[in-house]
Amino acid sequence: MHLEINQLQKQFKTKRGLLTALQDISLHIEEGEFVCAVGASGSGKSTLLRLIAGLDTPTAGEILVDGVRVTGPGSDRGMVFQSYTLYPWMSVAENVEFGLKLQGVPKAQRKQQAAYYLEVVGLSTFTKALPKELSGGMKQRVAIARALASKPKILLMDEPFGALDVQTKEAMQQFLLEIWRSTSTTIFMITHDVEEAIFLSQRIYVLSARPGTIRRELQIQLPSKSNPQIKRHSTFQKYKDDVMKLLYEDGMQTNRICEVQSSVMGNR
Ligand SMILES: Nc1ncnc2c1ncn2[C@@H]1O[C@H](COP(=O)(O)OP(=O)(O)OP(=O)(O)O)[C@@H](O)[C@H]1O
Repeated sequence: MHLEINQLQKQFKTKRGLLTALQDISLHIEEGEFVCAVGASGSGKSTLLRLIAGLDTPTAGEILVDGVRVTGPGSDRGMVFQSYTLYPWMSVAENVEFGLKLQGVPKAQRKQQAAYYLEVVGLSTFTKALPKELSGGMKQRVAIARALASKPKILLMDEPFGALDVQTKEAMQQFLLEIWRSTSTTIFMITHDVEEAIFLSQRIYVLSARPGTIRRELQIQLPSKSNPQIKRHSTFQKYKDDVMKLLYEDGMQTNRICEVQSSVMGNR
């Protein structure tokens, strides 16, 4: 798997004119990598992920998965969203099987694959449960099992733990690292949580405020991620300071531009 994005731009038509959400985004993700993109609210993170998923089309540039241009959604890209997207009337197993059913996978194989991935995410005893019977973290584990069951080339995650409390979030981060290691899945996650990005990924793309551009690419090298205490390690803190500084400087710049714009408007 090789994901390549070249000079991507996305503009939206709004009542106030064209809004440039993403500008000149070029990045790559290699087989088996865990990469995160961090950015402030409105920097275009969700837009970027939706474009890769093929849920929206770029205004310029291209997205290639193994050299093939993305023109729409496909089972080679699995998605996990922040909000719980399970079908409430279907059991946990049926939810996991659903994508496979759409792909035309025969029933027996569907059941087998769903059972396997529900075991991977530690929910074997909940196969018959309905989503309403699950906690938020469990629901996200089902969503991850569902995405993995289709055996995507890359798993795209849009702030998957954003709605969880701190403790559940930490447990889910640990859990996701285990899944990533055991399944060798390639993961691209977007988040505004800098600690989460440093803890999970091998590389981070820092996005600038709107229009979102790649401000910096950082390689993350930490002694061990098995222990959540790593977040207190001086190297971890140094990465965090570097990313926060980039985001902060960017915020300052945006504020300054807004101040200049409003004073120009005021002088009219
Ligand atoms: N369908 C749309 N029509 C018009 N503008 C849009 C649309 N989708 C996103 N935008 C705008 O594009 C910009 C980027 O939005 P996006 O949701 O990608 O940012 P984000 O970084 O994911 O933000 P957050 O962290 O708050 O979720 C924002 O200014 C948003 O208002």
